Amino acid sequence: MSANHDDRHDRPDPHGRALRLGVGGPVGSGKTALVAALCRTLGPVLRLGVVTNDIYTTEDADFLRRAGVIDPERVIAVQTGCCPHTAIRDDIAANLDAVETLEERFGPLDLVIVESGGDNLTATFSRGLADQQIFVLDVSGGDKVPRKGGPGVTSADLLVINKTDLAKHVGADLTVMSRDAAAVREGRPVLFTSIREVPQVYAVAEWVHGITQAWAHAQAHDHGEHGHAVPSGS
Ligand SMILES: Nc1nc2c(ncn2[C@@H]2O[C@H](COP(=O)(O)OP(=O)(O)OP(=O)(O)O)[C@@H](O)[C@H]2O)c(=O)[nH]1
Repeated sequence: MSANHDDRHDRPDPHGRALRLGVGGPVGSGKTALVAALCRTLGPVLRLGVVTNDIYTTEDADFLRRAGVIDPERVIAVQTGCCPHTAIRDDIAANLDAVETLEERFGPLDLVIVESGGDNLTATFSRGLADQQIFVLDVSGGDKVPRKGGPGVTSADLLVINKTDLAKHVGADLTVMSRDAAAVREGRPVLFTSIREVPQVYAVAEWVHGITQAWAHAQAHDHGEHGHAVPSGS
């Protein structure tokens, strides 16, 4: 663990803050496209903030701001300057600062999405940074990837397999990917998307909406009061 790591960040405070959702996965699998899609679909019903991670640029944040799917000020770019997994797993202070800045400026928020830089199959978020995690694969990496496993594939709260429109071009068998993912994930959900063809990503948005609602209800219960109710029907 880095010397910069701040112990107060070891555990998420479950009271009075937004759900923090990590989105990780290999380079180019469609993480930014998914975050944009979630902002497009959930923006009307949830109060959102987004943190992006790039090594040296602010490319992903710039894309989201240009896409017009969220108030540009609600997107903060973290420049990691190092392997993306370090910034989301070992030395999470910069990301936590960004999340907390969004909550101070725009809070209360319902959901803060933290998009990792593209990394390998072993990259997962610290539970001190993300309450829930989505891991994004794409079919152009080949249909063998789910059975290779790795913590992202096996233990993410949701596995998204994107770019199904490319399956026929790269000879990927989606049935094989579905079967192999189910075999290593012990019942955790898997959803297939083609963000190019269906930019609203309805099923993923519904899953995200559900966990956000559950988070809000748990906090209201913890406080013994009715917290902010997330509108239903995404
Ligand atoms: N054909 C196809 N292309 C897609 C789909 N989703 C995303 N893309 C394209 O894939 C490329 C990479 O998408 P990004 O969303 O930037 O991927 P990323 O995982 O954020 O990439 P890094 O941040 O560089 O790791 C872009 O050119 C997208 O337009 C899809 O469903 N189908």
